[in-house]
Amino acid sequence: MSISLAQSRLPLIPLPYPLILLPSARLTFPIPSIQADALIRLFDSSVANPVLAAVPFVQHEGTTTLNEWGVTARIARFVRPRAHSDEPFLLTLTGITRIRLTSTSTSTSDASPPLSHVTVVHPPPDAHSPPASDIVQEFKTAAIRLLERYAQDASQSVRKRESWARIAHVVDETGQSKAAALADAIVSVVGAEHPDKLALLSTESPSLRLQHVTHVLIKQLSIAEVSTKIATAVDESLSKQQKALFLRQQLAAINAELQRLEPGNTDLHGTGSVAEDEDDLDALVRRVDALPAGTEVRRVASTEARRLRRIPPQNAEHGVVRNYLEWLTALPWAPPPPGSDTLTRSDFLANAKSQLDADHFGLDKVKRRLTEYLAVVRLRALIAQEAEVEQAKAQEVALKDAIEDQKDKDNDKISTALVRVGEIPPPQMLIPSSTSAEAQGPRKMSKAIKAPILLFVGPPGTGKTSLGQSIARALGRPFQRIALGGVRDEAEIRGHRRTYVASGPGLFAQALRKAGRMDPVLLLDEIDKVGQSNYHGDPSAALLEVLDPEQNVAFNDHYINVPIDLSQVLFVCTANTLDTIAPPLIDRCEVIQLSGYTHDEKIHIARRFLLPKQVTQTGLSEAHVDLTEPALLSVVTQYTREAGVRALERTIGGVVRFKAVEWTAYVDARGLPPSSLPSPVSSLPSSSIVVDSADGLVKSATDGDAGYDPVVEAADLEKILGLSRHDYEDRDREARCGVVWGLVVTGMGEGEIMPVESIATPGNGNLKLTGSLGEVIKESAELALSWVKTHAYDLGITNKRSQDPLRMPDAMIDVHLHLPAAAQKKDGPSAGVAMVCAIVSLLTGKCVPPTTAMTGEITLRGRVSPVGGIKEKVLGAHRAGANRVILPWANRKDVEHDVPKEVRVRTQFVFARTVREVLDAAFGVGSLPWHGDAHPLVQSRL
Ligand SMILES: Nc1ncnc2c1ncn2[C@@H]1O[C@H](COP(=O)(O)OP(=O)(O)OP(=O)(O)O)[C@@H](O)[C@H]1O
Repeated sequence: MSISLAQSRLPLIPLPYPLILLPSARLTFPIPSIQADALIRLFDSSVANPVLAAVPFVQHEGTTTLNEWGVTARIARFVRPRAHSDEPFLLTLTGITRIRLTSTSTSTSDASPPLSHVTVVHPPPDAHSPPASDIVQEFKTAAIRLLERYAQDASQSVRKRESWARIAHVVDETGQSKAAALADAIVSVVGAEHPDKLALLSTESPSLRLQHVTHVLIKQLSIAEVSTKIATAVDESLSKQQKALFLRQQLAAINAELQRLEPGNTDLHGTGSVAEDEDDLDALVRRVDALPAGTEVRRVASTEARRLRRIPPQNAEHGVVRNYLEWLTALPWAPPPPGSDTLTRSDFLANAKSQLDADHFGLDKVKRRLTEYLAVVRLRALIAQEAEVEQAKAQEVALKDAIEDQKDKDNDKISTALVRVGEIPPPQMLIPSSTSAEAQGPRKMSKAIKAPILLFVGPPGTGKTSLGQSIARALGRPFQRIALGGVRDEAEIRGHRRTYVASGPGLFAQALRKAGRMDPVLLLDEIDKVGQSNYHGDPSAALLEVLDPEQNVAFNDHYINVPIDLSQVLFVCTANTLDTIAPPLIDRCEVIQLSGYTHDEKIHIARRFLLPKQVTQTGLSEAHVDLTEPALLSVVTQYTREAGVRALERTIGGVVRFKAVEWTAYVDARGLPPSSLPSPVSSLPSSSIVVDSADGLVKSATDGDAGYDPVVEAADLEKILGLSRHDYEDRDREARCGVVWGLVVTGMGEGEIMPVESIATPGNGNLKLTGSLGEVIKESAELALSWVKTHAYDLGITNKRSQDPLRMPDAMIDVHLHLPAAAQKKDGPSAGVAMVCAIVSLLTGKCVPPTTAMTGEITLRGRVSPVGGIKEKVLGAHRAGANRVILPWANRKDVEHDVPKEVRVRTQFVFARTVREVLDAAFGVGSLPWHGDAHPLVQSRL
């Protein structure tokens, strides 16, 4: 049967490469303006919408030609660009039927605008029989699966999801006869590749077309599934900052997919460092294998190591897991070997005492308490050791019994033979599990000493940290310091969870790693400066957990995520004050107070410890620097006035460096080796070498005759250190009316003298208070004024009992009380007596000597109540040169017990029970008039 093929000549619209229009499909593409003009002319001259021949271009071996097959098409839309814009015309065509270009047309490689015409052949629609139902069904199944997958993947866009679902529904409803036409339309929307579309365009047979489309749909489906896999491999919760991480994860997911397709290709990442990584990984795995067997850390580390092997090195997760494993394997999980510290040695206590003596001068009470503490620690360790021996014995007996039982049950020979061939475990492995668990117990117990936690409280530089170091040395354990000052984030203590970017373990895990042992001495420095509960968590609550012996056996660091046993750690805390430490934290500690040093103690510390230390650090020997006793005293009293010895050490360092400069100039001038000792013969006055104390540089070295004098006299200090810092303060402390010296303890735990200043200003009889005062101290001031007003007549301030001393007929005044160093917050009742004296001094015109300092709370009845911090305050007064101190009567015992004898003998203490006694002591007995007791009407009944 011959088929007559219809031919026609149609205007040609060549489709830019790689566009292809299929029948029943739509395509929008830009066209040049010259072609657009021709189309418009064609449109205008036609009665109906003209039919065009839309033919794609194909590329073959570098040349572009018109394809043999195309479609007839009608214009669906034509969009003109906006005026004066560079945008092109947009043409939308709807494909109708397949056409084939005749041989003469096909040869037309130049299908350039404006509008050429081609002769096309129209294949008849019934040229082929309709497709078989199973082919149609296969097509429909593939199409619906793909469309449903698209609908699923478009979960974020409801509109898209609905349109995919609608198309799937249309496919489902389409009958057998229209399936081939539908296939053309579907292929255009599922994004089939260019060769597939081209092949489809030239396939006339509906069955073949359907089969081809089914194949294309299945291919698209697997691409969609792979894309989804890649997409899900990427953590969707990643933030913007993690862009790099996101891209690496995508890359890794793609690599993983490629690896699956090409299993042999190992260097898909193109890094070339695979071998190196493998080596590191092996080392890490070896460290994992070295972890104590049967422990949780071993189990976790092994799991993570296996996981690490599966994660490609380019994946960010690889680095995270590796870092985690590095930490896990770096922590000292194994219990310290027996005898690794000196605790159980018979000479431990004697050695510890001599260690403390060797490192610190004075601090007798502190050392005594520390020795008691170490004795307790040792005793507990010995008891635990004894228990360990007992348990070991019991274990041995249990083991023997178990072996005997075993022997009774089995034939000895057979059982031994079986053991030899490995068919049954050796007898000791048959011991009931409870016994084997006990076997691990005593070892742990012996180490879990649960010593009390020491808390050293005192001003800076009083030796808190160095006492901690001495304890570690005495115990033969490593020492680590954890600075807690300013820790606001709980995560700094507990670590960050691993999900957190740049996460890491907390301070305790870090310290254990550095210590390299599970039983170090950990010094928790500045525990009083730990932040309280805030939006970063509660660091002090986390500290509580660390320090609680009941909980720290299994301390949970969020990063490590395996319980860490901190029970073997010896904790020593330091603080400047107890005021800011949470009471539960204080409860867990044994508080040891260090109040500061006397002048004598400082001189001894300087001579025995600080000067030798500074001299060695400078590279000189002790023969090169000789600070005389008066010079040291001057440094202690005139250049440093602190409770501790830190500034003293710095100042001595300054003196030693000055001498080092002199010595260098001396040896340079004489060509001597710097290590040579200064000879007394060659010693000449050091003034012959001029050194500028401002910058410490030698301004003019003298000639070779210049000598070097190692002796530093008190008179040399001004040249070396400049003017005394406290000169001005001393001059300022002359007797003035209205000014009295009180005693305070600063926030750093240091005792100081502090002036209470008062002046009278014209006013209305009010009290004005300044100096960052808290509520309690304000009340004290009001109390003081009330007392003075009540006793104004007795003190001769007013002439009548009923008269207000601030509202005299000839002078209405306000009293202004000020406590300098206004930036510092002040509170507490202990300035009561000083305030009374200041007001009395102001109103009577009598002065209190500046060498008298006082502290004490007053009551409305005029009693003086005891206050705290006596030792610190008295030491503060001693440092400031106040040789007379007025204290509450009830504080006598504090002076007796706490104040060093050296200070006691140099200070005159006046213990007062009443305000009147305070006034007598401050102004001198009889210097203030006293007209009898207060008026009965204003006498308090309290
Ligand atoms: N009694 C002492 N004998 C010898 N040296 C001492 C004594 N007290 C303190 N020192 C020395 O003073 C210096 C400062 O001491 P340390 O660092 O222990 O002070 P601290 O109380 O911990 O201060 P902070 O509260 O500022 O941490 C150290 O060099 C220390 O050796």
